[in-house]
Amino acid sequence: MVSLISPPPSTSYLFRHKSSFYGTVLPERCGQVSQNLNNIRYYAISCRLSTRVKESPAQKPNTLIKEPHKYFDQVIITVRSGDGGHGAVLNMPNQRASKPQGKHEKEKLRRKSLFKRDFGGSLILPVGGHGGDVVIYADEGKDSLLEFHTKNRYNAKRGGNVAAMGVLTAQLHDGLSAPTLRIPVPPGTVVKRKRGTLLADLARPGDEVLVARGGQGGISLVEMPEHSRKKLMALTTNVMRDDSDKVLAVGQPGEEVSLELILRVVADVGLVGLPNAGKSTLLSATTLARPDIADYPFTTLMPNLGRLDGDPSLGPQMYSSEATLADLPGLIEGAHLGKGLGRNFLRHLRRTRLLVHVVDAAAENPVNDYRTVKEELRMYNPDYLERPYIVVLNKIDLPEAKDRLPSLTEEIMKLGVDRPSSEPEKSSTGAVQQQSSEGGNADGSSPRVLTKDKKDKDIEDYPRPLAIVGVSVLKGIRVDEMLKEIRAGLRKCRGAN
Ligand SMILES: Nc1nc2c(ncn2[C@@H]2O[C@H](COP(=O)(O)OP(=O)(O)OP(=O)(O)O)[C@@H](O)[C@H]2O)c(=O)[nH]1
Repeated sequence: MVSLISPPPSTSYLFRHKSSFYGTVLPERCGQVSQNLNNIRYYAISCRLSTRVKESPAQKPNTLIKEPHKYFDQVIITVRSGDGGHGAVLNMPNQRASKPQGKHEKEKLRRKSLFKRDFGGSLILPVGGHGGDVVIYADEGKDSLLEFHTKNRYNAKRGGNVAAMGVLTAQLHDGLSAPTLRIPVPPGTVVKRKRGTLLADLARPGDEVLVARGGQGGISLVEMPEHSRKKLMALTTNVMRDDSDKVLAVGQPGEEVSLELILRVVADVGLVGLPNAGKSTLLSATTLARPDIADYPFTTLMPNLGRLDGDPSLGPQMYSSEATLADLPGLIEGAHLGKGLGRNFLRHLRRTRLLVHVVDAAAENPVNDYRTVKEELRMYNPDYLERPYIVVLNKIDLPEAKDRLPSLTEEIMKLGVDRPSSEPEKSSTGAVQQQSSEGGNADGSSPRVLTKDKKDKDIEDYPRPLAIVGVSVLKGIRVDEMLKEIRAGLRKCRGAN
């Protein structure tokens, strides 16, 4: 006989063996005889636990602090709604067959007639409280899912029991319903069943979804001696007929579900570019956001969001042009192979309508940098290259950038085709814009059509930018012009929707 005799240490189990050892567990392979006391042999058997279970960073709190970008946008949590409270099995108060004598008896009878009854005259008996539901809702105050890695289990409270001492009285109350457990998540969080169906996309603040329903409270039953049961059953249905009915008085259990939360940042405009291009500087120059800025790559580890004010030229309509900008971590060549920060954060571009490519115009080869980013975007999701975008050639305060601005603009314009529908004609800001009326590409070649299969498309086969603007976000040079182009791009996207 083999039996488990001690709580398993981390990965080894201790088995007791009295007479014979079953051949399936071989000591030389799985463990060793560790003790031999009173003819009882103990075997320590090392077992490899399933390696599929991903180590939770909660066990290594430092990981969360050091590498928040790996965890801020995805998490698995378990929620449990509350059990229903129990009902009660009640006895009728003592009754006398004879006529009531005296004041005390009459009072008792009056009380009895005060039992709550429904319209049909049936007794209304108290029920156990409803268990707490679990609701997940989008809260503007939240911006990441990091906290769920340290606490990933949420239990709602159970409903209250019927507080009865076993005798039916007029004062009985239902058990208290447990409050709904409301879990706040950042707007943009997608809630899924673990490896399963999509439950909700909480895109806007205030959106919510009920993920686990609390258990229903048990009902109460009146216990009666068999001879008087028939009489009472004419009055009420809640009469206990046999012991198996007692199960009805027990509250229903709550449900437990494992959920996957995935954050997809909600922003109108996504800033993309190589590390150090000046994306965070652009965000802080145009919004109230204050992201970390430094002259070393990968200062930005998680998307930063900023709110772009409305366009004052629209008058009272200005607020309709407010938009959210998302500054994403820098992409590098090979990001799709996991280099740099990888490219998982590109999922945060999914909800954006307009992309802004920020290129360091003072870099060694800005056009190549621009191509690199486009290539990584294409590898992640070719649809991103179909999305309207503008190119910002940054750092024109530096002479090397300023001098080559016209040539860079021309080269970038060559890397793309016309959008099929008619697009902007002439920039009021002087920025170079896509000419829909052109008979071909900027180099004079015939326009490529956008009908090529996505797989075969080169970078050059995707649409050109809506505009290219040379700026210095650090020194505030031509920032207003850039903003005008961003707003014009957004207007176009809105019009297209
Ligand atoms: N001269 C000059 N320097 C700039 C300009 N814009 C940004 N910089 C500098 O470039 C460096 C990088 O700027 P960031 O805004 O952190 O660049 P980023 O693209 O967000 O970088 P990551 O966080 O690595 O993705 C900082 O030292 C900035 O001061 C500019 O217009 N002119």
